Amino acid sequence: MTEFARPASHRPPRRGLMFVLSSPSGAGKTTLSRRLLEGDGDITLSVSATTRPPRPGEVDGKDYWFVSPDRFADMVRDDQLLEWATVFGHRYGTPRGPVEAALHEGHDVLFDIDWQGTQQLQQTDAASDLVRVFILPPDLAELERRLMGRATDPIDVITGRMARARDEISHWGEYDYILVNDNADLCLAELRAILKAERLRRKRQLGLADFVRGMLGQ
Ligand SMILES: Nc1nc2c(ncn2[C@@H]2O[C@H](COP(=O)(O)OP(=O)(O)O)[C@@H](O)[C@H]2O)c(=O)[nH]1
Ligand SMILES: Nc1ncnc2c1ncn2[C@@H]1O[C@H](COP(=O)(O)OP(=O)(O)O)[C@@H](O)[C@H]1O
Repeated sequence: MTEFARPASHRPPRRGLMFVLSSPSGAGKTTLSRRLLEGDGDITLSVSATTRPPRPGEVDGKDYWFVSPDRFADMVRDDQLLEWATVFGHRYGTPRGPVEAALHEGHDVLFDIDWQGTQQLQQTDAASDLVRVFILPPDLAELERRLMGRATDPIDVITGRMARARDEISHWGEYDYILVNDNADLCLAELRAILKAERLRRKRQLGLADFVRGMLGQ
C-alpha cells in the first residue's frame, strides 16, 4: 500500500485536546489510562486532588494529590479547580494550572473523572476541545468481580460502588464514544484509535489554512 508520508516538520501545529474517560468504578479506566499513557508521549494525565485516603501503593502526586478537606475547600474557594464533585462521600477535583499549561503547549490531557466533572467541563469554553469516552464493563457481575479482585477496598466500600454503578452508567448518552472493556488489549487499541482520529480533526490543526495556502503558493 502506498503511504503519502509528510515529514513531521511539515505538520501544522495542533491544538491539544481533553480526553475524558469515565466509567463505573471497577470497569478498568485506571488500568487502561496507565497503559495509554505509557505508549504515548503526547498525552499527560491530569492528576486530580482528592480527600479520599490513599489506597496501598498509591503515590501522592502520581495517582492523586491527597489533600485534607480544608485544603480542598481552599482550592475551591481560590478557583484552582477546573471542576470538582463529591463521589462516594469524598471530594475529587481537577487542578486547573497543569491542565491549562499542558494544553497551551499543544499536549493532550487525559482525565479520569466522573460524569459530574465531565458535565462541568462541557459547560466551559473548552467544550470544543473535549473528547468524552465512557467505558462499560461486560456486565454488572463482572464489575463486582473486578472490584473484589482488585482487593483495594473493604466490602462496604465495594457495596457502595456497586450501588452507584447504575447511576454512573445511566449517563452513557452524554459521551461521544462508548467502549466495552471486555478484552483490555482490544479496548486499549480502540482508545488509541479514537485518540489518533480525534487528533487529526480539522478543527485541531492550527494554522491549517496557512499551511494549505503555502502549499498552493497563494
Ligand atoms: N469529577 C471528578 N471525578 C473524579 C476526579 N478524580 C477521580 N474522579 C472519579 O471519582 C471516582 C472514584 O475514583 P477512585 O476513588 O479513584 O475509585 P476508582 O474509580 O474505583 O479507581 C471515579 O469515578 C473517578 O473517575 C476528579 O478530579 N473530578
Ligand atoms: N478487561 C479486563 N479484564 C479483566 N480484568 C480487568 C480488565 N480491565 C481491568 N481489570 C481489572 O479490574 C480491576 C479494576 O480496574 P481499575 O482499572 O482499577 O478500574 P477503575 O479505575 O475503573 O475503577 C483491576 O483489578 C484491573 O486489573
